Amino acid sequence: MALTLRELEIFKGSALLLSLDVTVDEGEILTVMGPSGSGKSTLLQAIAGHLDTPFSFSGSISIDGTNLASQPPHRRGVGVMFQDALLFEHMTVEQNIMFAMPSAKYQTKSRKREAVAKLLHAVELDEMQHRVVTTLSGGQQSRISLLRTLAAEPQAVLLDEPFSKLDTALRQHIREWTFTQLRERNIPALLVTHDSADAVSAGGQAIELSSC
Ligand SMILES: Nc1ncnc2c1ncn2[C@@H]1O[C@H](COP(=O)(O)OP(=O)(O)OP(=O)(O)O)[C@@H](O)[C@H]1O
Repeated sequence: MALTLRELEIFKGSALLLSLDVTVDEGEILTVMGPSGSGKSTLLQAIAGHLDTPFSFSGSISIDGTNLASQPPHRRGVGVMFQDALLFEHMTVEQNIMFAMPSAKYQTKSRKREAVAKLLHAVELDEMQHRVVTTLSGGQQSRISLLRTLAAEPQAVLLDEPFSKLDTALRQHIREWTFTQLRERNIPALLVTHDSADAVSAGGQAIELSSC
């Protein structure tokens, strides 16, 4: 799986906001930096299929050669993680992750439950399964949020400053953990951040957008 942005130009009205031509290989984490207003979030919205007026784009966005432009957001296979974990607070960890799993693949609740148990076991978070998410720490919520994103079996993942609310020590730990999960699954990812240490840790290409 590779995510390719070919001659991508994003416009705000008639003004060019940014242009990019890059391929993010499988397991690569490409870092996108740049000043406030340079279009980082807009770029992620274009890839996820949420670009709205006054924005438009030309060029192509594809995963393994399949152009995403004609696909609605839920068919693109693109997972997104934000600053906030955005878990469903009234649900347990298990319910949160089950919610994201493709029903066509698992078909029954018990199969989904087994898959959640395996997923949590693989990352040594078994004891979290039945916890209500509001009882989890910030770092634990971040990890469950990533697992929920991965449970949907995305072909690419977009990370919109997902570590920015964590304190420094925890941030490093969660960052390494997140990148490892993505690399192990060979998922191409885009990371928007203001922290150059994130770019170093991501270890992929880095792009600096300029203010317009
Ligand atoms: N709905 C909108 N309508 C009009 N202009 C918008 C809208 N959303 C964003 N913008 C503008 O588009 C430009 C790009 O915004 P964007 O949020 O992508 O920047 P960013 O690089 O992610 O900024 P930050 O680092 O502050 O999050 C900015 O000038 C912003 O003010």
